[in-house]
Amino acid sequence: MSDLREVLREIEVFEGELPDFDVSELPADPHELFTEWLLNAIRRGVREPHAMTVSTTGLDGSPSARVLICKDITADGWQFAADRDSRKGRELSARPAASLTFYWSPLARQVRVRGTVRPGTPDESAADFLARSPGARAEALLGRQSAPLADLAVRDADVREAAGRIAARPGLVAPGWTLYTLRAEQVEFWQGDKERRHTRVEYRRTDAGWERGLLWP
Ligand SMILES: Cc1cc2nc3c(=O)[nH]c(=O)nc-3n(C[C@H](O)[C@H](O)[C@H](O)COP(=O)(O)O)c2cc1C
Repeated sequence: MSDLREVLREIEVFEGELPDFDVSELPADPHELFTEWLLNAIRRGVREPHAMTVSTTGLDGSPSARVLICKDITADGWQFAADRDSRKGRELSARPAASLTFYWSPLARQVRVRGTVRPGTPDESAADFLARSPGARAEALLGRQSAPLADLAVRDADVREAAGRIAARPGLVAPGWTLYTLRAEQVEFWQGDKERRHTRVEYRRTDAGWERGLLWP
């Protein structure tokens, strides 16, 4: 155990060239700054830059988190898609609020977003489903996400069967597939610094628009 502690202590954090975070030039709207940071992460070759930890409240009131892909950022908010009968889907039905955490390691950047979540209309969700690859559609068509699975062979057989159904009917949509949109109430941008002069900026939604300010790191 103590060896592991040493190994972890030796790991360098915030290595390499880190971007500037000029707080004198902040846009009024955090969606704009987020999009700029995301595009920057894509340009810098960050793997899965659109992967984010989505934290919900468990049905027992305890935290519940997992990584999902961010589908889009619109003026309405951050979008992700999942099965409404999965654990997160059931949690969001009971309590439609979530927090998103992005971390782009080579840039030492973290973004945290908190807000309320609404499910998309059946048309919006179907459009998202149909834009997925056939393999991803076959997997989602099973609609049993987060249910216990007795054997991996059952998964493979069921995915094959679902792929067959999709090949026969390309317009098939998984009934539980849901495109969710998180409407942000709070967005925090964190820029790490080698000298520990980290910079945090928090945007808060108010009736009059977005307010923002620095936070102590
Ligand atoms: C990089 C990455 C991307 C993922 N993207 C999604 C996604 O977009 N939708 C989804 O339902 N699950 C996605 N998953 C799987 C989830 O992390 C999770 O295991 C699954 O959704 C079940 O979560 P739940 O039991 O809390 O509902 C992804 C996992 C990883 C590691």
